[in-house]
Amino acid sequence: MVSSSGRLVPSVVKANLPLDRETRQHVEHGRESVKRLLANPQGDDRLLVIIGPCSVHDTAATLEYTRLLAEAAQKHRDQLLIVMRVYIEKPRTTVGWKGLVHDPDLTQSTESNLIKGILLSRHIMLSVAKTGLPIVTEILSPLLAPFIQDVLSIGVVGARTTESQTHRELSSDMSMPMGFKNGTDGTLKVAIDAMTAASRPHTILGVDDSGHLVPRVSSGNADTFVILRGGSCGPNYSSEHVRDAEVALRKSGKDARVVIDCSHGNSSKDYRNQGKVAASIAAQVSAGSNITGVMIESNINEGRQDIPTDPSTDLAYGVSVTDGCVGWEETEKILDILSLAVKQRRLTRKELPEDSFPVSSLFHREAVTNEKMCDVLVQTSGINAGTF
Ligand SMILES: O=C[C@H](O)[C@H](O)COP(=O)(O)O
Ligand SMILES: C=C(OP(=O)(O)O)C(=O)O
Repeated sequence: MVSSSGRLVPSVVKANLPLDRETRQHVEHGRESVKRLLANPQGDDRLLVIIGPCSVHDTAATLEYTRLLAEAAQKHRDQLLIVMRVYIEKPRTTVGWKGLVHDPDLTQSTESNLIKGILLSRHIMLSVAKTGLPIVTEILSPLLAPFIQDVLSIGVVGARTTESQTHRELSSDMSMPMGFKNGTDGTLKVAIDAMTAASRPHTILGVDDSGHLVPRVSSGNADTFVILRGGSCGPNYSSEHVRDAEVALRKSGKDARVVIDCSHGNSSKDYRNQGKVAASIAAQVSAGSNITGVMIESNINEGRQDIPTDPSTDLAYGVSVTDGCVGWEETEKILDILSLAVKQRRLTRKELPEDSFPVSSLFHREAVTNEKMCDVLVQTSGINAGTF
C-alpha cells in the first residue's frame, strides 16, 4: 500500500482499497441529492440530517451504528436526507486524541501509525458508503484529502479552520458540497466569507493521485452552506439567529442555506442538551422555517469516555472517545420529531384547511411561540430535557 520508496501514494492506497462501481454510484447519488436539496429546497423540501459519532474509533461499533442509521434513513426517507458522520480527524483546542487516522490503536503515543490510520479510515468509510448511506467528514489536513475524498458525499470545514485560506481553496476544488462552521467565538461572517472564497477558482498546490505536488486551478464550489454551531458567546440556534444568518447570507448574494449543529457551542458541550436544541429546530421547521438541515452527534450508547490505558479490555462499546453523544434511543426520538416537523412544515406552507392541522398531537396549535412548542415537543416525545 506504500510505494517502493516508502511514501504513501493515494493511487496505491486506492488501488488496494478501491471504490467499487456500486459504491461509487451511491456516493454520486448522495452528492447529487445534497446538491439538489441545496439548490432547490422547494423541489426537495426534506431536512438534511448530518448525524453520527463525534469520531470513529472502532470498526465493529461503527458498522453496527451504520446498520441502525441505514434503517432510520429508510424509515424517514421522505422527510429526512440522512448523511452519516464518519469523522476520522479531530481538530483540538489545544491537545487531545486527534482521531483514528492519527492513532488507529488508541495508544495516545507520539509514535506515528499514520499509514495504518489512513488504511483503516478508508476501509471504514468504504464499508459505510457501501451500504448506500452517504457519508460526511471534516477535512482537516489537506494532505489527507486525496486518500478519502472520493468516498465523501459532503465535506465540512470546522470552526477552527473556517478562516483558513488553505481550507477555503481546498473546498473550491472539491466535487462534493462543503459546509463551513461559524468560528469558535460564534462569528458567522467567517463562514460566509469561506463560502465566497470557495465559490471562486483559485490557483492551488494540490497533491495528485501519484503523490506529486501539482499546481492546479480549482473550479470553484457553489454547493456550500453554513453551519451554526454556537460558540464562546453562546448558542445560535434560535429563530432570531437563523433569521439573522439568512439575512446575512442574502446580503452577500447567497442562498440562505443554514444547517444547525445541535452539539458543540449550541449544547454548551453537554450532549444531554442536543435533544432540546433539536426540539427547537423541529418547532421552527414546523412553523415554516427554511432551515436547511441539522447536525447531531450520536452514537450507539450515550455520553463519552476517556481512552483507557488498555483499550483492548477497558473500552466501553459504542461510546464516544471525544465529545459526548446522544445514544441510539434518544437519536430515534430526535429523528422522529424532525421527521414530523418536516411533514408539518409542508402543511404550514400549503396553508391547508384547519382540520388537517397539525399532523401530530406533538404539534399543538395553542403552542404559538417557538419556545412553547419546543417545551411541548420535549415533554411529549420523551427527549432529554437537558440542563438549560
Ligand atoms: O472532539 C470534538 C471537539 O468538539 C473538538 O474537536 C474540540 O475539542 P476540544 O476542545 O476538546 O479539543
Ligand atoms: C469538531 C467539530 O466541530 P466544531 O468544528 O464545530 O468544533 C465536529 O463537528 O466534530
